[in-house]
Amino acid sequence: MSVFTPLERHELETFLAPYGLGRLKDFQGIAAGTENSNFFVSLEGGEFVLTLIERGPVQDLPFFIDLLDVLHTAHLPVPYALRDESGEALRELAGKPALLQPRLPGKHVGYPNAHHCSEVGRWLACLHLATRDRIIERRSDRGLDWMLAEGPSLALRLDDAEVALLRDALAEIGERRDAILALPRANLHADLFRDNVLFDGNHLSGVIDFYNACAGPMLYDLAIAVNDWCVEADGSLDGPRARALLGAYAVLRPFTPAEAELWPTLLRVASVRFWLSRLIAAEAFAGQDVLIKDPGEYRRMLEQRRRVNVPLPFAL
Ligand SMILES: Nc1ncnc2c1ncn2[C@@H]1O[C@H](COP(=O)(O)OP(=O)(O)O)[C@@H](O)[C@H]1O
Ligand SMILES: N[C@@H](CCOP(=O)(O)O)C(=O)O
Repeated sequence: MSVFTPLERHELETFLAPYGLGRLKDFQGIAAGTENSNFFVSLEGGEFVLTLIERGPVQDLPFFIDLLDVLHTAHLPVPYALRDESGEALRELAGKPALLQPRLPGKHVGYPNAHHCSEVGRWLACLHLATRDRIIERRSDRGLDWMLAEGPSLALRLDDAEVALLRDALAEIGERRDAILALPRANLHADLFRDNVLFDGNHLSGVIDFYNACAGPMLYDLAIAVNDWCVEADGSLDGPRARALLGAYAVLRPFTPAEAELWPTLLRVASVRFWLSRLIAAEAFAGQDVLIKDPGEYRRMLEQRRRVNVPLPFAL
């Protein structure tokens, strides 16, 4: 299970007192998750999630807090940081940076249908519309330059066919880097997978885990989401689900001609990004009691994305 820092009840009670949310009724560690320690916390004042930041870009926590405040103000269902009685959002517990957020209702969807995908497309458009005129800048630490820098050394552990696949994809990223970075920008979630979205019945009730959020080309966010939400077991795209997600998005933010042209490239870029990060994680966490996701899933996806059967809906 992925609780890296266990907590004693008395230290949690001391931490929670300044929020003025009443007595601690219960708490339990959350097994899902791979980066941080998360706890469901039940107080007289409601249900919350406590996150202890275990790794990652701690210096960027003010960015995440600011972005989630913007999204909460725009009425998107997100885990914004609650303030204690002195107005502090970012505090410390057990020597780690700590945030208390509302617990969002709903469950993860393992096998999404076209309706779920349209909800995800609509949510993503709302995120981009809420931020594109006042982008909060943050570079992704797993962006194009990271892929170009890390890819060649990670290739050393791949077989010949995989090396050729990765080499071609990295060459395309190198050639099209500037065109990709010139696409229309906003703040991105940049990790909008099924395990970061909650549904209450058919209604999207929450999006969590903003620790990959950054500023960048909006189309990249769509490619990441489509690759996870609209994928078949063999890595190919499911047309009806992909068209539902893209169509619901485009109603709120129509795509540009440059985006339509770069769409197949962005699907490949998004495949490379998670293939590489999963290769790194598989090695770093080998043998540990941490959820390790299969890098092969994204290798298969990249193979499939050499031909893209779902164009971006774009009206001339
Ligand atoms: N605000 C929240 N509301 C409801 N559930 C949450 C919330 N935050 C986290 N969770 C639950 O905790 C799990 C792990 O959270 P996540 O942010 O993915 O962890 P990690 O940062 O370790 O990847 C999620 O899958 C979800 O079930
Ligand atoms: N959703 C990703 C995990 C998050 O990416 P990371 O680079 O922050 O580990 C996946 O399924 O691989």
